[in-house]
Amino acid sequence: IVHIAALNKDRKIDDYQRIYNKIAEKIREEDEYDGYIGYGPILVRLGWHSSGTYDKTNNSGGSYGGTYRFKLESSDPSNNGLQNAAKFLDPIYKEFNWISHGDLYTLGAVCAVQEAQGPKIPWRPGRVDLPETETPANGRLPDANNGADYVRNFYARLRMNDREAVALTGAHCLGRTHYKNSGFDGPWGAASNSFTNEFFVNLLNEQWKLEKNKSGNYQYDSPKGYMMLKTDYALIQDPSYLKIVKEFANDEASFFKEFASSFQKLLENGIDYPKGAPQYIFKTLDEQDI
Ligand code: HEM
Ligand SMILES: CCOC(=O)c1cnc2ccccc2c1N
Repeated sequence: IVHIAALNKDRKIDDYQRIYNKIAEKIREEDEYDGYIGYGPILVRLGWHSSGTYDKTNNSGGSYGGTYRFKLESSDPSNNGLQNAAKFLDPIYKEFNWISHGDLYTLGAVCAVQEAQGPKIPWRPGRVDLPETETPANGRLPDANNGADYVRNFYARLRMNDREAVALTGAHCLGRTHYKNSGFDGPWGAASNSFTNEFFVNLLNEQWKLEKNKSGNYQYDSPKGYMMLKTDYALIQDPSYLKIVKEFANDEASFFKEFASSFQKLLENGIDYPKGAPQYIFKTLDEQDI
């Protein structure tokens, strides 16, 4: 399967910055969502889940076709709760319906990371809506009840190495688990909407206890009310992952640098960009004095 980015001569950075600003202002405006966490974290998750269906073995899935918009994909149990992010983006798609769904979902995630004071994520337009027949089957997104070997294998399908895998999981500094979505719960009170290396600091500094929660899922809980999934905790159980966790816990800049490149790679997996395809780095609202 080949997905070539469509170059649209009529649309320049201002057009996309306008959409970025609409999303950013709406995140700022609707700040009460999910106990005042806001929409940032779930927009990041939508961009990640619409990209995480990618399979390098046949170059299928991924963000290109915007197939999350179809029932088969949005009703995948792994996508429970993401309807809130799609609903958030709906009015923005109606106003700017020249953009593809794949570009919108990934632009929303880039905007959410940057507006949470995270690193700048370079972004390239050109994804093209594919028909419903191209929707990947359920089951391509990861299952949290697993250890390091599973995590390494899963990320290999997305062409990600250990460093990229650890960096990407650092996005769990944002938001929280919701019992009704995934059968996990927490962190309590500690959920954040600021993009930092705190996830790695917590992993190393907290006392973790493996507990079976009321849904029968296992999760690691700390006395301070933090939680980790088994796939989070795997990052300190595996010697190669642990080394990288320590680096990112001690050097936020190095985490930011790796996250920016890994996240762009995740959002662009499966897409061929022609020579001369434009790449944009959007300004935050703060940088525009908005
Ligand atoms: C092995 C890989 C991963 C697993 C098993 C996993 C699993 C989960 C689970 C179970 C939740 C809770 C969902 C809910 O209950 O609402 C969650 C939330 C989240 N995940 Fe991951 N995740 C993984 C990788 C990633 C990656 C690569 C990113 C982004 C780069 C990411 C970003 C997020 C964010 C931002 C949230 C919070 C969403 C919210 O607050 O609504 N995750 N993840
Ligand atoms: C910085 C404090 O947040 C955490 O330690 C943490 C750990 N794992 C998670 C897994 C899924 C979603 C949110 C998560 C989360 N917020």
